[in-house]
Amino acid sequence: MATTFAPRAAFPVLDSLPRSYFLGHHRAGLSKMKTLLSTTDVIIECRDYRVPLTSRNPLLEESLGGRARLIVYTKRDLGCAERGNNLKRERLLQKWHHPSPVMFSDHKERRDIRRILDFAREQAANSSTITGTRMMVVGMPNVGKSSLLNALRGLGVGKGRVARTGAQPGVTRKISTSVKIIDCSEGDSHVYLLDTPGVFIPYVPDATAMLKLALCGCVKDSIIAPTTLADYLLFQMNKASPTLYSEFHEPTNDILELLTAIAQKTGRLQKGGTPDIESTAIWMIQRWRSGGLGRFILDDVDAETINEAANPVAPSLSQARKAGKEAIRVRNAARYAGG
Ligand SMILES: Nc1nc2c(ncn2[C@@H]2O[C@H](COP(=O)(O)OP(=O)(O)OP(=O)(O)O)[C@@H](O)[C@H]2O)c(=O)[nH]1
Repeated sequence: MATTFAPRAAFPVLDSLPRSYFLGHHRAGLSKMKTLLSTTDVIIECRDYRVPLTSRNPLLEESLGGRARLIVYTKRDLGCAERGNNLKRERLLQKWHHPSPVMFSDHKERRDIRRILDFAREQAANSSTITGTRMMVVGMPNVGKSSLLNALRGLGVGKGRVARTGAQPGVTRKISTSVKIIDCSEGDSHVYLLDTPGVFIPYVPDATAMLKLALCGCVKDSIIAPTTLADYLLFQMNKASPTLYSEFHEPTNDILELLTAIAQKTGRLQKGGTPDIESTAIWMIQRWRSGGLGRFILDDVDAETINEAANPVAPSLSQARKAGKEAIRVRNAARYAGG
């Protein structure tokens, strides 16, 4: 008789995982952003739709407060499967951020980009400045800030991409020069946007949060072992639907079993036909990131989890000290790996 599959109820706590990825260019970028705040009218803060709670960086709110703020949840296309649930979750997020407006975007979806441009136009119309409205796009690494800037410029003034984008974090290292996204020739006043480097959270108290952020590409892939990350992805896929990987294997909680099956089916084999587990784990993660292994979100969003995210427990002094040491270790490791 066939046994029914039961997904793991919890993922093991991995205390040895790094909890920081706060690099030199994050710190330098944030300092520069602070100096530009007096000439900035609006902050567009990007967060990742798949981790709406975990991709909140309180540092960006504390350091860049006092300005009108639009929160944009990017990569909506990668987190959307069931429309009903999305609407419920999106309403909760809007309520959380009130009175700041909240939008959800896929950078390739004109309707989403047009909504953000309409917001920018409205801000410009309400502003008395004659030099144009200045906005700054900020957020965690790899959330899609530069892609958003390119999309706004493309639709807003019909010009091509200016900002470099890439699948790994840290493509943008410095604050860009102003890019025009709305031209006053159309009866509006100019709106300019600045791209900024992604800034990571100085210390992530929770190892699971670190796994989520790594899975979404906020930290370099060399920071957490690919098989660990693939195992966490399997845990999340089983929660969403164990059929997501049915082309490779029947439902399982065993990552090595699944990676072996994928390696065999996709030909990722070493000499002698041994499955190349590490490169298969990287392939699996990248395939999920591009939407090929299910589109679902990693955070549980409800009134309680939002409340916890809004009022995080402050790290203790020893955690803060540990974070400092950890940041130096990670910085050195990233430097060594070319990060
Ligand atoms: N599917 C999908 N992919 C997106 C979206 N926005 C950005 N991306 C992809 O996410 C990756 C990161 O995008 P970037 O625009 O370089 O991210 P960033 O925030 O500027 O990254 P940093 O340089 O680390 O600051 C790229 O591979 C983009 O193509 C989106 O809305 N949907």
